Amino acid sequence: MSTPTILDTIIAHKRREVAERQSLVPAKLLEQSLHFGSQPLSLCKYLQRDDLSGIIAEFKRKSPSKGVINAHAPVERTTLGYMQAGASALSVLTDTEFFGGKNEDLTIARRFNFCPILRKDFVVDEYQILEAKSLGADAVLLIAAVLSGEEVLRLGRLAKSLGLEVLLEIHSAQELDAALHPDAVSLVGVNNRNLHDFSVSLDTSGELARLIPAEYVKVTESGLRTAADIEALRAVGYRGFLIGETFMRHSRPEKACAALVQQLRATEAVTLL
Ligand SMILES: O=P(O)(O)OC[C@@H](O)[C@@H](O)c1c[nH]c2ccccc12
Repeated sequence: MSTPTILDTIIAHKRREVAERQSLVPAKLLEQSLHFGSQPLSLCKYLQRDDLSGIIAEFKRKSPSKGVINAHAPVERTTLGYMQAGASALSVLTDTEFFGGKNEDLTIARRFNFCPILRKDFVVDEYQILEAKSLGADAVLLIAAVLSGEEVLRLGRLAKSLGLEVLLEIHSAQELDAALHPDAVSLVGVNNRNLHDFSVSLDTSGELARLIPAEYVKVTESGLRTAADIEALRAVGYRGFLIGETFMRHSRPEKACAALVQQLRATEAVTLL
């Protein structure tokens, strides 16, 4: 048998964690959350607004590839600062074991912000979709590398029935073919990071852009650092730019976000001349 990759380890752990949580807080209880009565915001719509940057700013304390990135930034100040800086939306990692996040980070971000929030986790079970809704998320991530086409359809339909938008994450043309269901998916995210070996290349987004049908909002994820990175990928059709480490590396991540938005505005001003 081949040695398990980090992704295999994360998924095995996630299945155990979900089973445990489910026995502690049954789905019926989640459904009593006030958020079940509220109308989510559309991530697609926010990313298509001309007055916003398209940046989805991520709150991420650590990762298996980078170790601890930022152990101290408070979720309130950081997420509110991201939005004040001109981000279009937020991504909050709720995985604890590998990314140092928690569900409470999302509920706090929800309380402080009036923008779409993506719940970033490794979804393997319907329970996690109900959980995302109960925490106040507007969108969920489904990762093609860990789900069959049939699972994407089933989980995506449930998300849609609750008003949540689905961002389908892919890393190859094969994953796109296997998992893209118009019934279940609204946005396609190309992860520039290979989740098996952690190598990062923005060319992945460059190459896959033309394969994604026009009706899906295109998002590019991971390894984005500069205004030039964003502008190059905007030019080939991307409308969402998911950025974590570039911001979280700073002691004040929201200031790094503001600096990038400034750079983008400056580049735009030059293009408009
Ligand atoms: O920190 P970066 O390189 O800007 O990447 C952000 C985001 O794309 C990354 O955190 C991510 C993309 N897909 C994921 C799936 C699970 C956990 C994390 C991720």
